[in-house]
Amino acid sequence: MTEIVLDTLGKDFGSFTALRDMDLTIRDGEFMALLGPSGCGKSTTMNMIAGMLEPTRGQIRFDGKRIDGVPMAKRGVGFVFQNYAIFTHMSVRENLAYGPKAQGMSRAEVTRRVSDIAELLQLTPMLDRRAAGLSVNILQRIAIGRSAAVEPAIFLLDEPLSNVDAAFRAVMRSELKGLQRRFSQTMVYVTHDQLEAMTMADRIAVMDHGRLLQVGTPLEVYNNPSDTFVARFIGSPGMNLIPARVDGDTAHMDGIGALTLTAAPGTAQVLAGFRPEVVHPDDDGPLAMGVEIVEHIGARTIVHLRAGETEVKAVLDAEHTAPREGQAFRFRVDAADIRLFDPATGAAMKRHG
Ligand SMILES: Nc1ncnc2c1ncn2[C@@H]1O[C@H](COP(=O)(O)OP(=O)(O)OP(=O)(O)O)[C@@H](O)[C@H]1O
Repeated sequence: MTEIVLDTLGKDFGSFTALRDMDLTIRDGEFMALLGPSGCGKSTTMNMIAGMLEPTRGQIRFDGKRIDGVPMAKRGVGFVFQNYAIFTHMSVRENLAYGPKAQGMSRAEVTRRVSDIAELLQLTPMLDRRAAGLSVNILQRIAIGRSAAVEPAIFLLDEPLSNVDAAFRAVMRSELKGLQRRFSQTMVYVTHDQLEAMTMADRIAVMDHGRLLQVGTPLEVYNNPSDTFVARFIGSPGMNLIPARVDGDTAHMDGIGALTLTAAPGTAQVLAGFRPEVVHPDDDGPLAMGVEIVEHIGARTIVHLRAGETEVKAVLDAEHTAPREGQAFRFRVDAADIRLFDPATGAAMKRHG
């Protein structure tokens, strides 16, 4: 187990800054997801931790020791990429045994590790199959197993599930979590998929445009996003953000109605944020919008509401009768579920009271 510290870490490519002043501590045995849209600097960060890229500024420390400058092979990290890197001319068993053998482990130890990993990743029935000809899903499972077999102190995974199909992705999410519990490794997982980050990570580092915006548990970033980017990026659909005028403890939203707040931030123009899941249908509710589209997704219904230019999404569960398109929809949002953001900077506004 290893603690990773990124200390004002930065990376430039020529005059382009891909990562600026990133401060992040990844604790011993923690599952940290680096989450953000394409190009935000996740892979750049990961490649510097792995040793494939050297930082332009700042330091990387493993358990207090500076590691930037240390060759990749000496860092004790396992790395799995989006595109599986496995030897297709070898059997599954040979692929899994490759790392432990290369590290000079005894035959008995190699055998133990291979059967352990194969069991964990459900590869036991195909240990003697040649890798060539196996499905993409299985190949990625082998790639993960191959890196895990050496039991690295740090396990880095860069979008390992982006090329596998949706059903398999769901299975792998729980298997990866199981793998980490089993070995208690420090795990850093790069993804642009908020669902992967939310379901697997102990904490999530949300990034955009080379900046770290927020670090927190999945519930923290979901409940208290630091800004409007995180608010929209986390959740499916993301948080509703509605222009509102606050006066006392009331936020007025043009053409929709008024929200009552838990405390009075004075008079201000704000973005009132609330999750689609906290929209409660209520015939006597203070808010009203027109129903534009109703999407039934299994037990959930996503209702797209509109009033003029303003759109709101509501997620209703099975106990509610879904409204019909073209109808008016009355609802309420409880004061505790409302977040306020500064419309100029996008930053979350401090809660008063
Ligand atoms: N070797 C390089 N030379 C120049 N620019 C680079 C290089 N590597 C990355 N970049 C740029 O740095 C930015 C961050 O890239 P990075 O790969 O870290 O993003 P990412 O968040 O991992 O996105 P993706 O999921 O698309 O890889 C991008 O704008 C990318 O074009």
